[in-house]
Amino acid sequence: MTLVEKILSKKVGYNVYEGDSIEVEVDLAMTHDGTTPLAYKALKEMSDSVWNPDKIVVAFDHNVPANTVKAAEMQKLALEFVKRFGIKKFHKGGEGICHQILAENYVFPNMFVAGGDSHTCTHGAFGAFATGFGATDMAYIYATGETWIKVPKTIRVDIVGKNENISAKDIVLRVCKEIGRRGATYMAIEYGGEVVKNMDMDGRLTLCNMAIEMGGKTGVIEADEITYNYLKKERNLGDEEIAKLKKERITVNREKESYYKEIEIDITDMEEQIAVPHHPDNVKPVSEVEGIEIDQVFIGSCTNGRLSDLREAAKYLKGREVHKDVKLIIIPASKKVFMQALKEGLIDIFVKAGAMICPPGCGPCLGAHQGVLAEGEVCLSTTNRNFRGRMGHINSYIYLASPKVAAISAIKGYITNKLD
Ligand SMILES: CC(C)[C@H](C(=O)O)[C@@H](O)C(=O)O
Ligand code: SF4
Repeated sequence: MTLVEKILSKKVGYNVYEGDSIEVEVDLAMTHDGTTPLAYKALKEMSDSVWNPDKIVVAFDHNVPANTVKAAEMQKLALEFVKRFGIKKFHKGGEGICHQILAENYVFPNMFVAGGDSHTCTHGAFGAFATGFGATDMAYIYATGETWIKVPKTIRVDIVGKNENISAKDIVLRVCKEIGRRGATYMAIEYGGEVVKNMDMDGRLTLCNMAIEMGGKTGVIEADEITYNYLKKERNLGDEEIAKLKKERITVNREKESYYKEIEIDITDMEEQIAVPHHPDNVKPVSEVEGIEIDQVFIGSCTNGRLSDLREAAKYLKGREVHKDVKLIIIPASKKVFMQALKEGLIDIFVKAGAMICPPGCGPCLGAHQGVLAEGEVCLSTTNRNFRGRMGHINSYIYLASPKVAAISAIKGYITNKLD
């Protein structure tokens, strides 16, 4: 059985296999300032209550602080939902991107996580089953605590080799190229191999985050010592709680499982990767696009706004200046990341270098505010989507890359992975 088959079997209490339609109880449900109002409106049609206010997370991240009257009205309505049903896991604007908040506080291995956002797949990094739902489905979940799902097929991706220059973002872009934007439609992408085994949680979250860019239902990685150590450190879990999680641990037997497809990627001789306009699977080694002039660089988002990403960017920006023609926007993915970055002096490095720091949230990722692109402008971004017009004008251009390539390019004024 594949990892998702095992997780879902454990959830329902009997063995389930790809293609089975199952009803499941949701362990954790989430909507943000964009989707809470829609779910709330739909919920009102079906119920006067929510199934369990303690299992619901509402985070304001997409449009914070509100930049239009419409955004403000939506947040007002979402707040009404929060107050009416006594949602305590409420995170107001500035606390962070919903997915980062979930990762820092609420997701555990083996959970079934339902989010009103397509990048909910991120949380498969904990060995959970996590996927995005539309607002009406979220309303049904809020009303009943249940949903149904068809058990997805699995593509197994093993990452092997050794290469200090390569980050999780380069790897996932390379996987996008391999699988293609429709290649994993309604499937799970199960990551493993020696590189993933040694990867920290920040990197694993980046890998799983982009499963949806291949049409995937979710990305997933088995929970291991790295997962448990993260939970110990970030969530202050005690030995007893960790022991309990370990007892429930679900593992994959790589040799025995049968997958829909198996892919192995050796990173040893791989270059940094970059997705060129206008699709995330339109991926090339950086040398093939080197020299393209850029107007803006964005370092942040649920893909690459974590502490390790900011540390990586700071390595290159320290003591240097952002190119005079480039706007560099940096947004920590959460308040926790922001405060740690302040403590470590990273924010100091960024501001000195000439970057603009915006409050934790999605920022310019989806083109709503804080760095909208003009006609013809080129942006190099650490986000997950480079669809035409996503960050502004329909004739603007988005390239996706790692924090390292983003930072170096911001200094040079053109796309490159080389400082000198
Ligand atoms: C606005 C929201 C529903 C959307 C999503 O679901 O992914 C956004 O987060 C995005 O990244 O495009
Ligand atoms: S950071 Fe971007 S991709 Fe992530 S949830 Fe926000 S808008 Fe969506």
